[in-house]
Amino acid sequence: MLNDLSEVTQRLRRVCSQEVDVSGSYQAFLQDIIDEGRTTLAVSRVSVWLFDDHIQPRFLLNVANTDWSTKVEQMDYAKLSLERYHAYFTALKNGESIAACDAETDPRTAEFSDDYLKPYGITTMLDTVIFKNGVPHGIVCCEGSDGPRQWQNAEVSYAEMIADCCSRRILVSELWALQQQLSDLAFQDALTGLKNRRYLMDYAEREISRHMRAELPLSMVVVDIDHFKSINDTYGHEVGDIVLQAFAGCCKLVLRTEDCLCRLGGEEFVAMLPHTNADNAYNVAQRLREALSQQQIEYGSERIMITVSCGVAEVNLQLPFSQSLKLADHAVYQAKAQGRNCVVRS
Ligand SMILES: Nc1nc2c(ncn2[C@@H]2O[C@H](COP(=O)(O)OP(=O)(O)OP(=O)(O)O)[C@@H](O)[C@H]2O)c(=O)[nH]1
Repeated sequence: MLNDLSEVTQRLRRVCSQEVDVSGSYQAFLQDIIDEGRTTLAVSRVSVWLFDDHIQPRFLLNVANTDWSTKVEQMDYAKLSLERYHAYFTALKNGESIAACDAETDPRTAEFSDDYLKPYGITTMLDTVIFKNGVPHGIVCCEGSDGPRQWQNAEVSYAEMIADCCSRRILVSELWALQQQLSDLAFQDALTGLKNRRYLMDYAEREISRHMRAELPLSMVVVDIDHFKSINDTYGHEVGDIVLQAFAGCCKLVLRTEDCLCRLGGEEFVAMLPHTNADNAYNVAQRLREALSQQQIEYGSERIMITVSCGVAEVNLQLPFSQSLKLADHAVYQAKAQGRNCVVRS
């Protein structure tokens, strides 16, 4: 029995204050914390469970467990249902820690007797609530199997601290996911779902140095839809938008997954082609042009056809990207001057 937990609580507080690798799974972090908790509290198992919904919870899902030797797939998570364990859920929703000295007789845990306590030989439980925004969000469940146990205040406080570390880690994960979403949006064109000009500039800088190091060619194709204004004028802006989306879908089918298609603005796009020289980029541009000219875009009873003009340039890895972009843009201008629906190399 542990009365003085000051050393381990301090270690836990320090762990909790560390910057975490938020790109990794939060479960690896939880797993480390509960492994330490199992040793410190000398219990047989510690597990973390989260509510499926914090407003109207129906289930608790087991997301970390000291019994797991490898990561368990989400679909295999064990579940506890509110319907079956009503007294336990009610106690949890109050936010109080459940220090059930004798789990068989404690009214909050006795309902586990036949399904869980007896088959697994569990005699005592210490459950502490994980809060999120002040509302119960889950539970850290410590289980012992050496008979009833009088839980000490220090042990309850320590288990509560484990739950607080889990809260913090879960919040950090959610913030990180939100930040990812925001940065994805900042680099995305809302209409077509393609990357935008801002992304292109970042991408080009990265790829130029990567290609320079690897001594590999990098090329680009600027694609501009011909007479797009007349599509808007004839069918309306809404149909123009549908055409832009269909254009993006068709290009994705022609390009390789490692190619990067961005919308520069309006009806002008650029495809960045890694590890590709100007000859090959020219062939890609011809394939794109041909595929786009054969595509029928359906809108009600209308069948809309488009053509594109393309400018190809191999990116000069020694110069700022804007210079190569200018050359490809100029090639598009020449393609337009030559009658459109064609490809010009810079
Ligand atoms: N529907 C729609 N139209 C757009 C969007 N962005 C730009 N446009 C329109 O695209 C048209 C581009 O017209 P222009 O620059 O004259 O080019 P064009 O008609 O394609 O002529 P060429 O490029 O010379 O073949 C303009 O009418 C813009 O209003 C958009 O997001 N949706």
